[in-house]
Amino acid sequence: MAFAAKHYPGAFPLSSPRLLRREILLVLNQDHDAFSASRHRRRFSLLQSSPTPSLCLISFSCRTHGVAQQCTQMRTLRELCHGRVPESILTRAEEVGYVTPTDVQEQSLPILLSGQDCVLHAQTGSGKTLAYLLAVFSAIDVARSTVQAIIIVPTRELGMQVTKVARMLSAKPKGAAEKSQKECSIMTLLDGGMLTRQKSWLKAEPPHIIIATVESLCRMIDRNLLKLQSITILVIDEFDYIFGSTRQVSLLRKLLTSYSSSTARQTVLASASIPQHNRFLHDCVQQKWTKRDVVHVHVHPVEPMPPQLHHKFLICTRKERLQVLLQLLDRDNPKSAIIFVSEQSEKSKKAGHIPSTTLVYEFLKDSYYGELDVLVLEQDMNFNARATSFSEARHKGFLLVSTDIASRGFDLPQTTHIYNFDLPKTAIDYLHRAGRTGRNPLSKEICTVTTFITQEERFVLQKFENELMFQCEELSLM
Ligand SMILES: Nc1ncnc2c1ncn2[C@@H]1O[C@H](COP(=O)(O)OP(=O)(O)OP(=O)(O)O)[C@@H](O)[C@H]1O
Repeated sequence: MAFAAKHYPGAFPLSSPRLLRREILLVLNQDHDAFSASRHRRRFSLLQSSPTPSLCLISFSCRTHGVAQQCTQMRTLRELCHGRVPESILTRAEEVGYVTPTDVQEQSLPILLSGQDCVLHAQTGSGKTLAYLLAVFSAIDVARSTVQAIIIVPTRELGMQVTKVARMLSAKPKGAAEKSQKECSIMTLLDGGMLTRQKSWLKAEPPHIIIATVESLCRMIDRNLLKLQSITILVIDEFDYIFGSTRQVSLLRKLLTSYSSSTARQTVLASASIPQHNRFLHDCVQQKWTKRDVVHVHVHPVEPMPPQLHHKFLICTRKERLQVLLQLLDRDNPKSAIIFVSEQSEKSKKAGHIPSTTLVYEFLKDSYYGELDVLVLEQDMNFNARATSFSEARHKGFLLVSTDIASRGFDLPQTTHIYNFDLPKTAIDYLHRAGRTGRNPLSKEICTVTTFITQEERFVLQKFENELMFQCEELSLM
């Protein structure tokens, strides 16, 4: 029997007599690795010194509900979702390797599957996508031929990725009877496409789930091809990014306001970063974007970055950067890497300058003789070129030169190194760029984030370190 206490950070000072009142029971076994966050083990050192270390039964009390240390058995994903998520989806999840829940899945699934509104707030690469997709599949009735779930994403690439995971889960499990059950149908409505095929599809036989960027979705709603009344669950992934985008925020607000009039609705918001989250949650309730009992699942609040990331910086002049990058690639020998550069300013575009992405990409094409494919991704590339870069990166080892367009939600688990060729604008941008590596939530493999700065930029990076609570080690190239 493996038992573990669910821990809520900071809520559990065992030594504090002030907390004594309500009886709770804590059951532990010797397998202390069951505690995924090692920093909480200290709190349980008391238990380790117990005379019967293999199984300690401790009874004590707590005063507030805020210190609710629930004692629950460590459960598998199947057990967490049993009876709520269709059996075929759970079998598929196991087939693709999703057996043990990650922290965010363990904490959020009971809430999501009970139909409550939820704000999922957890580190990059922690498995938020699977958590909300399981909630979506639990809310769908495949027998009804109507759109029942919408997942909003900020970029086309993230839309393609979420669609891939959703389709992987909704595919027939191995050995299932050919005509066992009607399949869940999924449509993507992503910016840049013609959307002609989707229009006819929506009219002829509406899909069960739509994965969309805000603009494309609103276009369909404006043309009366889609109605929000039948929607039972709305998910907004990377919602803080959409709220921060001047192009998308007004459309999103309008959409949330009209969705709030639906009676049977569930709203799920997901991100690794929510600036001023208390204020944001208050606004959500005030504006009726979520119901009053919305739950904020905040995993690892004191450690916003995944612990398996090593952060380094290197001071060099702008002119030296390309050569330094080449030397680093040679030394680090990454399995795959993303090189983030700044987006070209409007002023620079008007002046006809070559964008940094092109400069770095062409330099690497000419000078890098390693085994990885050199790819490029930026906002201004056309639909097909972007799709090609994205799918090529999925299948081989790559060096992807990109602007921040690749910094949100991209899940390329083979990425072992991130290079910030240009310093990100904000700490949040740093967090999301860094989060493109170290994306196996159940692994402790170390991945590296290296930032190139000038001497004058050192204080900016230091500010990010303070804000995100990580330490950056200085590198020197001999
Ligand atoms: N239960 C699980 N077991 C094994 N792997 C998992 C599990 N859940 C998710 N993963 C894997 O973890 C990786 C990261 O998951 P996901 O993309 O959902 O992260 P995220 O929290 O949405 O990150 P971000 O905030 O960067 O978008 C993916 O490669 C996914 O396949």
